[in-house]
Amino acid sequence: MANAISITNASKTFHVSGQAIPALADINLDIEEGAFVSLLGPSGCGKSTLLRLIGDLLDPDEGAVEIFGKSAKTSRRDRDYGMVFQQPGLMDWRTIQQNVELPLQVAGVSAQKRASKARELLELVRLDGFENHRPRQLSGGMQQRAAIARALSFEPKILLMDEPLGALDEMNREYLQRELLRIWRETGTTIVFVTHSVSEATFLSTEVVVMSPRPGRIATRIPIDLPYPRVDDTRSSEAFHDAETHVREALHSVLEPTVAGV
Ligand SMILES: Nc1ncnc2c1ncn2[C@@H]1O[C@H](COP(=O)(O)OP(=O)(O)OP(=O)(O)O)[C@@H](O)[C@H]1O
Repeated sequence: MANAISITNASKTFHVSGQAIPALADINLDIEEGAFVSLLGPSGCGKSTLLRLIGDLLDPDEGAVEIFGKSAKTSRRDRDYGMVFQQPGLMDWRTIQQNVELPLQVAGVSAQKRASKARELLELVRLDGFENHRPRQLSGGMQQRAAIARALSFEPKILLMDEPLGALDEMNREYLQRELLRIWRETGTTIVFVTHSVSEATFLSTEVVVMSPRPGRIATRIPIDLPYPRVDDTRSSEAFHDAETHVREALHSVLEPTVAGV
């Protein structure tokens, strides 16, 4: 498989009121096309910063980010990315369909084409029938599904997701995890997913990248060799439990003693 994402020796330091905050150091990471990679690590270890470097929302101070052999800037121009954040960020004065159509509208796609694409995407995320609802009339999980549909409007090669399920209750979260796996398999997109949850990272990912803090570095990479499709029964299997324990131990080894409570 070709590399979708290739990061070489990337570093990023923020400067706030004369103080340097080294957010990322020496990041080397290749992600294969079609992978589902989770970034996991303690708060402040640079997960979101790394996601933003990949998505060209930030420039690295040093090093390079390549997306399918192109610079991140070119990839952004080519609309290779879709992005989903913890808050769905829908506009309440637009219907769900109009929200999903927005990126296409801004890009000048004709009304007919964008309506047809939005309907196809709403079907993909199982929100058909809710086209004319306003965001506030939908549950948090449904709003997030609309945000995922919007992120897929240009059929992005790479979906960057920053704790997209973090604000949902447990039941909704597990449902959307399964839905996200289905959408990933149906679209073939490469996903980079930031989470704080060991169980979520293990359930979803082909690989979990565990990061350590101050400055953020890649501590270890753990392939998750559980077969897909992963279903609810997967969570109660011994193989899942073993994989989850492996990830949890890797995470604990990068936590500082005070945080880990040891
Ligand atoms: N725009 C910014 N300006 C200054 N410092 C920043 C900025 N963005 C991030 N940082 C700092 O960089 C470090 C990494 O932050 P980042 O948000 O990437 O971590 P994270 O692992 O995603 O954290 P969390 O899990 O809490 O969301 C932190 O020390 C943070 O305070």
